[in-house]
Amino acid sequence: MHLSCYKRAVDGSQVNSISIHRYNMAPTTVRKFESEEQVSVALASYIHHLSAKFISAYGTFSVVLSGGTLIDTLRKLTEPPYISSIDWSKWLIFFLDERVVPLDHPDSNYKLAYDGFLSKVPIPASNIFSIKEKLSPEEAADEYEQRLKHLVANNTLKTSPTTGFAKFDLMLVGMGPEGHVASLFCWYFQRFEKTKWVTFITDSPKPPPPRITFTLPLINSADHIAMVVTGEDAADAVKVALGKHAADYYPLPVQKVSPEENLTWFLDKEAASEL
Ligand SMILES: O=C(O)[C@H](O)[C@@H](O)[C@H](O)[C@H](O)COP(=O)(O)O
Repeated sequence: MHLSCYKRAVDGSQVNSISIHRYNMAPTTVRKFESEEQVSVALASYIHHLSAKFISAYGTFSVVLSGGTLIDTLRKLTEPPYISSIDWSKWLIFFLDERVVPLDHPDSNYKLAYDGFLSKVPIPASNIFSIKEKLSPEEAADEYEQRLKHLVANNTLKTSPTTGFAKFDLMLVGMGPEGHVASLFCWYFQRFEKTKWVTFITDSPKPPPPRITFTLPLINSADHIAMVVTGEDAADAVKVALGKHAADYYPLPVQKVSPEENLTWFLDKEAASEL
């Protein structure tokens, strides 16, 4: 399979700059499982542990959801023992990226998350931060960023002392087969954004085209990130991101994911098949 971000380094200077791109602040743990079912089981246990830890330390647990297959992989959380042992009332839910469509539209990540996860757990509706409807992509991104800044100002969300961006407790991040994360794609400028917390795209190569997305500095200010990647379509990009020759290539967006504390990859056998 051809990955659009592939670009062989041709001289020493490119190799140096690529190795800087790949510099990773966070300790990275790679967990491989025999099946997607086992990923789902392990992910539920991991999230349960973090939920208890953050709620005990701070009183809340801020969680950022991706769209895609991740939502189905969260299914074990909606079952015993987790459904009754997690303090759902303390969870705060955010969206890593969102399609700019009505919230009841089949393309909406909110609808996907609501139908597959949020409707099955008792998180208060006021703790679920979906995008505002009827705004342009630019307006929706600005509005979401302002809402996050307000939540930081009133101490609902923490701030990273290193970056000044909001510091979410846990981001659950999926990856596309060509290495995109959130709505940050290989050759699209949004992946290089340094200042904004939330930006927009009107020509996403993955449909639908209009979206808003967290930026890499906001993503990387998170405490914990779980990269949840399953299925054989992802195997080539996983190899580029985690394989021993990763530095030979121009970095995929996923290679720029580096949270402040902890990065854990959850892979099934198919996604890990090229490692
Ligand atoms: O809006 C979206 O489409 C998602 O948020 C996107 O970033 C998704 O997480 C990846 O494309 C992985 O999707 P899959 O898990 O379906 O491969």
